[in-house]
Amino acid sequence: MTYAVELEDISVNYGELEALKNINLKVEEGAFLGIIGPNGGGKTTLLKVILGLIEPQKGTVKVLGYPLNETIDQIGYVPQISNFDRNFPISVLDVVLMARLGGRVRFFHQYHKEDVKKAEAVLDQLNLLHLKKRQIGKLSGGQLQRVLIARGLAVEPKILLLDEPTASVDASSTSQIYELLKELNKEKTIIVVTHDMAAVSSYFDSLACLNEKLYHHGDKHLDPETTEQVFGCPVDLIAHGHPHHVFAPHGEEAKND
Ligand SMILES: Nc1ncnc2c1ncn2[C@@H]1O[C@H](COP(=O)(O)OP(=O)(O)OP(=O)(O)O)[C@@H](O)[C@H]1O
Repeated sequence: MTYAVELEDISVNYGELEALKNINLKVEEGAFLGIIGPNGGGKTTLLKVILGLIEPQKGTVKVLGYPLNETIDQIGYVPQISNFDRNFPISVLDVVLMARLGGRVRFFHQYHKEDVKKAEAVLDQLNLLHLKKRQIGKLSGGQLQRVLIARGLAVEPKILLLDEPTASVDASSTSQIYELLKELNKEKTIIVVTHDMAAVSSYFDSLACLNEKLYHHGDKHLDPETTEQVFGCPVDLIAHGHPHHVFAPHGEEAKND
């Protein structure tokens, strides 16, 4: 069988810190996989390994059965939005078009008509074409997230990786985004880092639990023992979101709802 992504014995260190340890993971083509784990558990690092942005100290990565350097263009990436300058003067269309440069960012680059056509087609597919001239800082959180998904799709990938795509959007945008991913999953393998356990149980077909090591890969319904191993806290806590963001460390009173 050819796997969309095949990680064999991957370890990643940042100096003294061991971020990933002996990870073996085979993701079937067509999967809709959620990756969960506590903050700092190595989820983003894992995505970056799959993308070739981080070279692991140990192990091999195959994408669609080939070494990563031969198939990297088959992967679309939707990064986590954390801080960005909302005044940066760039339009929605330009954000999507930049993906077509394949990492060769050049200022004052003239895009081919083909690139513009493709970027507009993807925006249209996601009902965003009417926003193409809008400066990205003037989008709502949900619109911005969908523009980033359009950007990931502009390279026409077979595999789409998303890092917490619903972290900064409201409930209605969250379901809109997951409905969109479900639709895209008819043709693509989708791998999502998320803290959203409700979405995992409604939309995903499999789950991976990561906390430096891979504790689980398979059924999306986790048993309490595995949850406790991965998060160090019971399952009902993580069902509400980030365990150690939302809840106080164990033994203390919860500070937030
Ligand atoms: N470039 C880096 N240099 C040094 N340490 C790093 C670097 N990137 C990540 N780390 C550390 O590696 C560990 C794993 O980080 P990573 O971002 O992969 O976790 P994560 O599971 O995605 O976390 P979160 O849920 O908070 O986004 C963390 O302890 C983090 O501080």
